[in-house]
Amino acid sequence: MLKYARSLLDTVLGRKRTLEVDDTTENTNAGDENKRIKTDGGMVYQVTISNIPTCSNSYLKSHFLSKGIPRVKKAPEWNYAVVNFKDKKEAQSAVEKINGDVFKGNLLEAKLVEITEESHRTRFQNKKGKKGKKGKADDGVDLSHLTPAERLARQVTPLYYMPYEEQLKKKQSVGEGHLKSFKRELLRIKDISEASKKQIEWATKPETPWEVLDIIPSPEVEGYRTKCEFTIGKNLDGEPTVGFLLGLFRMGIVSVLEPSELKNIPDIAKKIAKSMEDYVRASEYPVYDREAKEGVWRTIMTKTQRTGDVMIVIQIKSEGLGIEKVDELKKDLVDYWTVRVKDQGIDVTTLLFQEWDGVSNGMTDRAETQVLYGDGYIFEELLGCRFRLSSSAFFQVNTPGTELMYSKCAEWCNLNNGKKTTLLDICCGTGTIGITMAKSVDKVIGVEMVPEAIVDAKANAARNGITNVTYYANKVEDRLDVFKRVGDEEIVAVLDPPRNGVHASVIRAIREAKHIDKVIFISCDAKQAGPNFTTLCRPQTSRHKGLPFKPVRAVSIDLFPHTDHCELMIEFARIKPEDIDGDGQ
Ligand SMILES: C[S@@+](CC[C@H](N)C(=O)[O-])C[C@H]1O[C@@H](n2cnc3c(N)ncnc32)[C@H](O)[C@@H]1O
Repeated sequence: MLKYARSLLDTVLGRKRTLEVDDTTENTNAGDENKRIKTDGGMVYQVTISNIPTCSNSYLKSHFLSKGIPRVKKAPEWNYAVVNFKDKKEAQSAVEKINGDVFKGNLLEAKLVEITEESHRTRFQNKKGKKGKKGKADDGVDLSHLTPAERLARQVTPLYYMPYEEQLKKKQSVGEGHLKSFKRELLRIKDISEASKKQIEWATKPETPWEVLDIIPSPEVEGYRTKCEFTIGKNLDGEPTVGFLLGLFRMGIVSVLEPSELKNIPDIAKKIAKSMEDYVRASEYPVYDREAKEGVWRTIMTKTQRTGDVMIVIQIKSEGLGIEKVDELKKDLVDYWTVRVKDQGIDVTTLLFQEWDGVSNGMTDRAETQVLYGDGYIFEELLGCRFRLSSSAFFQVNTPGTELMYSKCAEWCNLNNGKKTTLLDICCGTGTIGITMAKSVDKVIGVEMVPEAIVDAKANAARNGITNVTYYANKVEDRLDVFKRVGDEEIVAVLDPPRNGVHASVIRAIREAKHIDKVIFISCDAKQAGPNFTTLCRPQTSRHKGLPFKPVRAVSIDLFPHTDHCELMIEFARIKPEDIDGDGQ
């Protein structure tokens, strides 16, 4: 396992030993490369061609064939191609032909890697065994030929190699796929009476009953992420490094690579990570070792908003240091971040500190966050409103993209219709959705389980002159009374829950609230939230009271360019008794 981890890191870090070679060393004497090659028999000479532009495979193949290079392989998602040779001279000659060749305006580059035949075979067999597809890695992509920076990028931003237009097409079709599979799920529900079946008749029709709008692209495609959590660890050379963990911790990979090449990380956050790295390298304290569970420096989180505000939260393991040393260290951190890094263009608004001796990695809500400098919060502007953000409160990481999402949500809520309306902002975080729409409704009710976020939400409402809001710092499943109507107002529910949605009791309460006819569900993982959609739309039973809803329109909003993630917003409307011939109730 350790050897595998080492080999993966070697590949990531561009060392000479390749993953393929190392795969075969699992049970051999590491370092005895000659012996291994003899044992393995023949060699494969693999040429990797990088800088390949987007084009059809047949066009690509015929280009290389015309140069006398057959068998060029390229998966659609790769921005490189590979070709294997049995003969080293042939491979070298291919490298010469390719280097400097211009293909569709791109200057090609070729590299030769020597692999033992057995390791090559084993690698392909392993992958076949795992996924059933010859030559494909876990996610269908062969990673072994990527440069270190590409490898980390592949892990953190798996779509980085695709032109943005293609990423959008992919996400559009993923969103549509989620809706279709949700429809199939509904039809799989068993033991539905004939009368109840009419309530999901729309799902039995081949055509989709909902309108799918074109995906809303992110206005900023690079450096959009306002919140970053960097791991402090060591790279393979044992140097303290601030960045992202390579590969999987559970596979024994505990080394860290700098985020310098990642497209989604803003320059200011990269600068902060680098400054932290300089600080840690000069520090008398060691970085935290995730395996041994010892050391001091653990994590640094940054929030860098478009207002220019910068929050830094530094997490250490303080066990055994003693109060005096920790106090000294805190003072030095304040001096470093507020005085010594100023000339690097880092202007810290607030600095926070967390002491965490537990085993879980990353910032935690199980330890106090101390304010070392500033007020402990920062500000962001969104649709003309100003929001205060504390360290633990959720705030969307792509501000301009979020503005587009909320504007579309407000449009779908259709609040300026002259009716008396209450807007339910369920899972409201710092109150952004409700506050940006508050002027169009009589009342906003926000429910959020993180108390600090509710403190922010109340302060945010006051700061923006909003007085028609009521906030509850509760789990929404413990506050089902918010779905009850007090007068004759119309109630629109906007749900923006975490990945796996809300507790089913929340959805059942919405169904039971007969006066709620419209639900806008914003999901950052529509697959995981699928059971919520099914509970909302399935036919009535004694447990699922009230007429069901059906999806009427949907749109994907790309808040996370270069990653697999995307928001999907769905409007659900209550089906009407006349839609089911007046029965089924
Ligand atoms: C995706 S965020 C959305 C926050 C907010 N609507 C926004 O856009 O900034 C989901 C929020 O749901 C909150 N949350 C998670 N589970 C909850 C629950 N059971 N009840 C209430 N809030 C919850 C989280 O703390 C988080 O603030």
